[in-house]
Amino acid sequence: MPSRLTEAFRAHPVHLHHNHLDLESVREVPDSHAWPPLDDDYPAADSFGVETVPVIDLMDPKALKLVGHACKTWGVFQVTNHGIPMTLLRAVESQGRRLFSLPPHQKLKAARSPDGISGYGLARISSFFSKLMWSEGFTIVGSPLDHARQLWPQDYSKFCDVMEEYEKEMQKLAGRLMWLMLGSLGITKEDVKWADAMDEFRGACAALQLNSYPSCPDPNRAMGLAAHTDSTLLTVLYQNSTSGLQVFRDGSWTTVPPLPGALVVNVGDLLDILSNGRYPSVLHRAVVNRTYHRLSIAYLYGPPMNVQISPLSRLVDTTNPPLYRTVTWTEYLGTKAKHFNKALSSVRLCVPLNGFIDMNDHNRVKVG
Ligand SMILES: C=C1C[C@]23C[C@@]1(O)CC[C@H]2[C@@]12CCC[C@@](C)(C(=O)O1)[C@H]2[C@@H]3C(=O)O
Ligand SMILES: O=C(O)CCC(=O)C(=O)O
Ligand SMILES: [Fe+2]
Repeated sequence: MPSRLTEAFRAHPVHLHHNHLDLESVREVPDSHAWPPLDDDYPAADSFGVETVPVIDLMDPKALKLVGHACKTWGVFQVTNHGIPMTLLRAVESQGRRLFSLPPHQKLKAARSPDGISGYGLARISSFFSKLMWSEGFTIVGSPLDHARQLWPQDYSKFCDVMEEYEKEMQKLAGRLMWLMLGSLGITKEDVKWADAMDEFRGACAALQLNSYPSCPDPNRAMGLAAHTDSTLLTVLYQNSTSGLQVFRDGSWTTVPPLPGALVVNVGDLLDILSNGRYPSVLHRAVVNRTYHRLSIAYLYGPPMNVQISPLSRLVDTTNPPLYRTVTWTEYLGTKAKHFNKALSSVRLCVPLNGFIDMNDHNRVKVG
């Protein structure tokens, strides 16, 4: 039901000036893009002896347990043996490069409208910051045909074929990952009433987000994509061989290193809600570098738009009261568009009784 996903932002238009500075050609970071130095920020945890983001082989008989542990302790993990052919990953990357290397005026022919969801433009979250990010994006919901035709009037079919094939493969993988994540909480298909309605998650809604991060003359003063959580159940991210993705954990930022052929899986806000806070969504950001152009492709996976998402009843009892109120994905995307990183706490009902530190208190983190 992709058409419904496109409704999500109607009530919350974002007026961004797509007045694109060609980031590829600038020699120094202009004031419009100059953020406070990153190294004044939280310390980076990337040093010897520090734990690294889990890598899970999906063919491992212990995968269910490993996924559960990763979701609880990190909110992010990488998967190998996931069944997505390397040729398809390379083809998506190459079509992404083809798109972002078009001249700015050509890309702007496919610009996302202020109340729309698909198309080319600055990160939607840019409106919450006084400085611009060192990136550009292209969002696909359903078929990319209309926008692809605007970009390449004579030669759009290869782009469409590759993106549609990738969406199909991602949908299968995301459904599989969803059951691993829920299964690791002891949840069965009978516990999720809407699973049937969406044909065991195959009827889910999703968006494909292509992100481009040009190399930057002063990476310490630029931000690729500011710290955020995804509004999804889960996100599957392909990053090319250039690192840049960082996750916030235990007071510092940890890099998720690119592994050839591996995919990164993030816990999103809706899974946080569904799991009643057992699997907290992960705060993450993308940083840039001086030498290489980085590309990432995120598959943002959520439930059908009209389904009511609330903490699963099997995970709620007197000692674990529901932490969140019921929301639909459309409603939650609207809340995110309005409150950004405070969206999750705005649907929160109470603080945990067990006294655990709230991993989702993103207000503790400087975001701009
Ligand atoms: C379904 C969606 C989730 C998303 C907004 C979108 O409409 C498509 C882009 C997604 C993205 C990617 C970058 C970070 C983010 C917060 C944003 O501004 O656009 C997410 C949105 C989200 O998860 O809320
Ligand atoms: O580029 C990345 O590594 C992060 C992208 C991301 O967080 C997103 O698209 O939601
Ligand atoms: Fe994200």
